[in-house]
Amino acid sequence: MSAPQQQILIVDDHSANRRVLYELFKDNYRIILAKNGPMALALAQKHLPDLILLDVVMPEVNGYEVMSGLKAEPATRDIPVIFITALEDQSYEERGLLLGAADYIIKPFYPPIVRARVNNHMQWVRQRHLLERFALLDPLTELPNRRRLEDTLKAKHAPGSSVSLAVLDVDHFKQFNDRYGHAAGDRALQALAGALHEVKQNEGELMARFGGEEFVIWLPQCDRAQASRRCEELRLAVSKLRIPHVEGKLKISCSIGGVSAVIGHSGGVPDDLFETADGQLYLAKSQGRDRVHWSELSGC
Ligand SMILES: Nc1nc2c(ncn2[C@@H]2O[C@H](COP(=O)(O)OP(=O)(O)OP(=O)(O)O)[C@@H](O)[C@H]2O)c(=O)[nH]1
Repeated sequence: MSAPQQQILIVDDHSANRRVLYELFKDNYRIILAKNGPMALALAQKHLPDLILLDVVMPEVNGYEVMSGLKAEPATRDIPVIFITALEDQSYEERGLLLGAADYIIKPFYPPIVRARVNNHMQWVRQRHLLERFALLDPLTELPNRRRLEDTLKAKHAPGSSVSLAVLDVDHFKQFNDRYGHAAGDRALQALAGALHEVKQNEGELMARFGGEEFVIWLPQCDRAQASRRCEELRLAVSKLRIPHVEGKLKISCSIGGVSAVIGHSGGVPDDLFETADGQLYLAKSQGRDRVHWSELSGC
């Protein structure tokens, strides 16, 4: 699968300047054009470009103000910005760099140098995105990892909306490992992750490997009935893999403990969500495994 095309947002109040930069980069990048500061901020939020080429002198909202606006928003804070301006005094350049600009190019510029500088920045951006992706992925199963889950749970939700969280744990996995070896255990975990992944996900849902043979499913906008039904589907998907287990236990199965809650005024996820789901997992295990057990938190 090829990587998605990188995007550059070009911001300049003069159409002739926008056109020159557009012509310079249109063959290698997807280009978004903005003719003033407010438009630049809106388009940056909407498209999250990989790089912004930003003019400084613009009516109403100037480039430095756009830069401050970008830095104030978590989603756009880390997008590299290159100022391209006719302001050649070093104090302007210093100001731009102190604001956090990745580079400062003075007009009139020599196009091949601008192209080379932009290409270098885009290369760094590509590498950074790659590292970020791997930092949030579990290497064995290629599912999102615990850190990614924790980042997701920090997000705010609409007060009054239903959310659910479930902990899924493979049954008697120690025996499986002891019988077939750790490498076979790894392959079983990969197959299980693949099966979970294939069950159609709803928007915003996240399935993460929490650690060891434990997975966590985050189900925003999902009440108890919807979430427990969904987890029943996941349990069945694991069962249908029909991975032989040790004698007496026909195939690999999993137990799931879940909890649903209604988001309170703060918009935050209740602190005891995990603990409650874990308690339900314990019940699912103690009542025979290969089942889903659910609870509801009230008054959060
Ligand atoms: N192959 C493999 N095994 C793992 C991995 N992570 C954890 N395990 C094993 O998973 C097993 C978990 O064992 P326990 O916590 O005793 O649980 P269990 O045997 O599944 O029993 P119940 O949870 O009570 O059904 C241990 O043997 C771990 O070594 C992994 O990445 N690969």
